[in-house]
Amino acid sequence: MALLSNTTPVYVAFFFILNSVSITAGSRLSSESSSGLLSPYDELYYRGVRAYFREDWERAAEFLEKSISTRDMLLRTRRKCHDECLTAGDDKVSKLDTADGSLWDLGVLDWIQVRAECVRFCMGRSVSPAALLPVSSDIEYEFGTRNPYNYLQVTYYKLDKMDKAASAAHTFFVANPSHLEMRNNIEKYKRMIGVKDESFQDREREQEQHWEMYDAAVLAESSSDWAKAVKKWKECVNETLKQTEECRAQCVMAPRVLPEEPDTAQGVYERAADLSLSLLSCKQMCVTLVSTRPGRVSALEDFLPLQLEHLHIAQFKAGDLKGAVETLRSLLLFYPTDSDSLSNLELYSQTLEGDTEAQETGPLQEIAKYVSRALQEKRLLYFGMANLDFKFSDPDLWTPEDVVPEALRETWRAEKEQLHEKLKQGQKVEEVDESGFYAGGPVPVVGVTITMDDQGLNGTNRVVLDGVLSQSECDRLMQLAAIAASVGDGYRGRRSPHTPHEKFEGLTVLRALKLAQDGHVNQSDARLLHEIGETVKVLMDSYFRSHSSLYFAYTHLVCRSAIPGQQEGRSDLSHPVHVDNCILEPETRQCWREAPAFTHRDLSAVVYLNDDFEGGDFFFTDRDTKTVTAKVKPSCGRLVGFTSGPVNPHGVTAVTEGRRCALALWFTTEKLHRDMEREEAEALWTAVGQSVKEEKGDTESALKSARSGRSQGKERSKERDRVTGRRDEL
Ligand SMILES: O=C(O)CCC(=O)C(=O)O
Ligand SMILES: [Fe+2]
Repeated sequence: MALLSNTTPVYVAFFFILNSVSITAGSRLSSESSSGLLSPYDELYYRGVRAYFREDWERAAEFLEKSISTRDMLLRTRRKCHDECLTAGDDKVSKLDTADGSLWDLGVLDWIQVRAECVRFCMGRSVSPAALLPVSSDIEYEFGTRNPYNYLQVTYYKLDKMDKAASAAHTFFVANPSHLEMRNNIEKYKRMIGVKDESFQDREREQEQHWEMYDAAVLAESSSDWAKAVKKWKECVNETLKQTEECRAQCVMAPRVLPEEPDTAQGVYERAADLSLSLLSCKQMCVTLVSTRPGRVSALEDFLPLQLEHLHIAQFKAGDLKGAVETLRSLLLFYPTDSDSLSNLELYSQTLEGDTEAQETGPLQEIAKYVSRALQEKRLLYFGMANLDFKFSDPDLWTPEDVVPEALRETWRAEKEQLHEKLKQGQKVEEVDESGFYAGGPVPVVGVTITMDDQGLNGTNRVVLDGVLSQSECDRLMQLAAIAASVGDGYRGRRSPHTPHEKFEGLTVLRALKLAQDGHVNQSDARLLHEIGETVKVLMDSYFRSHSSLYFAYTHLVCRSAIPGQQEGRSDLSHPVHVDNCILEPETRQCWREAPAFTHRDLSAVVYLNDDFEGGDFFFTDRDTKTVTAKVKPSCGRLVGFTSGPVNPHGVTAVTEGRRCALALWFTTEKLHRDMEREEAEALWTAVGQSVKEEKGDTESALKSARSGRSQGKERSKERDRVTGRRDEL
C-alpha cells in the first residue's frame, strides 16, 4: 500500500524563510488582524497581487510588504513554539525506544498528539486560527522563488521609490540569476542618478549567510591562508547547523488537522507510519534545502561532513592538531567507521602523545546533538516502517545501516544508488555558471558573425564567431609567427609543454614589438597583433555581458607543429582537457581555484589563423573531462570564446601533420591582474610613435617615465582611443 506523505498535515517548510529582522512595533501592527493575532500571509499576498493588477500601487506595496513580514513572523513563532514543545511527548518516545514493537503505532500517535497540542496552544497565543492553516503549495512556491519581490520591484518603480525598487530587483535576481529582464532592470537602476550602491541589497540575505561563509572559506583555502580558513570553516559549520535547525523546527504537525480516529488496528498502524514519515521527510528536506543555493540547482551532497573535512585539513595545515582532533571526532559521528578519519586520529594521538581528549565545545557539541536527534528520528520511523511496503528517500548519505531494519535494507540501498545517480545527473544537466557573465550580447564589429551560441555548443557561456580576421591578416600573423619562431620562441625553453609529439612556439605582443624594433619583423605586423587584441576585447566585452570592466590578462600567438616521424600510434592530445582558471578534479567535478591555474582569468578567446594541418580540433567537454559536448574546427578568422571557469572544460586534439597557429587571449575583471607586459608594449609604442626621429636608445627612457610617472598616461590613452577608434570604423 502506498503512504502518501503529501496529503498529511505537516507544515512542510519547503522554502523556509527565517529573517532575524527585529520586529518593530510598526511592522507587528501591520501584520496583525483586528484581534491582534497574526493574519494569514497568503491572503495578504493575494490582496497585494490583486491591487497590483488594478495598478493601485500604494495598496500593492502595502499588502505585499505585509505578506512578507507576516510570513517571517509566522515562521519565527513556529520556531519559538517548536523549541517550547521540544520535550512534549518525550515520555511516549522513550517508551517507543524500548517497546518490543507491539505498541509502536499507538506510541507514535500519542507522541504526535501531545506535541501537536503543545504547539497549537503555543501558536494560538499569537496567530489567528485562519493563519494556522497550512498554505497551498503554490504560495510556498511563490515565496520560495521570491516572486513577491518581482511584484514589488515594479510596484516601487511605479511609486518612484527607486532605492526600494533596486533592492527588490536585487533580492529577486539572487534567486533567479538567469532572469534576463531583471538583470537589465538592475543595470538601469545602477545608471539612475540617486540610486545608492547600498540599495542593491538582498533582503533575504539572512538565510544565505552560510553560503557567504562557504565562499570566504574556499577563498582563504585557495590562497593557503590556513588560519583564516579555519576561522571561516568554523563559522560556516556553525551557520549551516543553525540554518538546518531553523528549517527543521518548521516541521511541526499542523495542529488543526490531527489524525482522525482509525478504526482498525492496521489503520492505526498506517496512520502512525504515515504521520511519522511526513514529519521525517520534512526534516530530511532541510538537508537538501540548506545545501542548495537560491537560483542554483546542484545541491552539495553530504554538506556538513564535507565542511568538516575541509575544516580538519585547514586545522592540520595551520598546526592546530587539537582542533583537528575535535573536528575528526565530529566527522566520525557521521561516519563512525571511516578508515581515513580513524587513521588520522590515530596519527594525531601519537603526535599529541595521547593528549587527544577533545574539549567537546563549539561545533562538536552541537553536531553531536544534531546527529543524535536525527538518528533517533530515523530509528523511530524505520522501526515502524519495517513491516510496510513503501518508498522513501533519505538524503543523508551517512545514515548507518544498523538504523535500518533488516527487511528494509535492500530498498534503502537501491534508494541511495538512485540518489547518487540523481545528484550526478542534476549536476550534468543544469550547469550554472557563477562567473557573472551572460552570453548573448551584440557583436558590434562589421563583418563578424555568430556561428554557434550556447545552444549550438551545448553549454553555457560559449560562442564561435567568424570573420574576426581577413585572409591577409591571417597570412601576416602566420608570417610573424614563423619569423619569431626562427629567432627563438616565447615558451621559455619549454618547447613541448603539453605533448612531446609537437613543437610549441609562442609570441607575445611585447616580444613582437621588440623584434620589430630590432628590424626582424615589420612594424605594421607587430602592430596588427596588438590591434587584433583590441577588437577581440570589444567583441568579448559586448557578447559576454557583465557588470564588471574587462582588462587584458594575457595574450600570445601560439603555433603547434607536428614533429614528423613522431606521430605513429599517438593517442594523446595536443592540449589535454583543462579549465583555464582552476584545476578540475573530474571525479568530484570540483574545480580548485589554485596555482598553477591562472585563477584571475575570467574570459578566454582563441582566434585561429589557418586550417592547413591535420587534427588540432578544439573541443568542449562536460565536467567529467570525457564527454565531448562540442567541437570547433579552426579556420582563419574564427574565434572561440568562453568563460574561463568550470563550466567550460576544453582541450585540443593532436596535431598530427603541419602547423596550427592561433592567437589566445585571456581577460580579467581584476584591474590588479591586468597584463603589465601589454602596457609596457603600449608605452613603448607611444614612445616610438612620438619620436620617429629620436635615437633608438631614447625609447628606453621614455618607457621608464611611462612606468613611473603620469606624464605618459594621457598619450597612452590617446593612442588607445585611436586604436579602438580605427577598429570601430571597420
Ligand atoms: O588553441 C586552442 O584551441 C586552445 C588553447 C587553450 O585551451 C589554452 O591555451 O588554454
Ligand atoms: Fe585553455
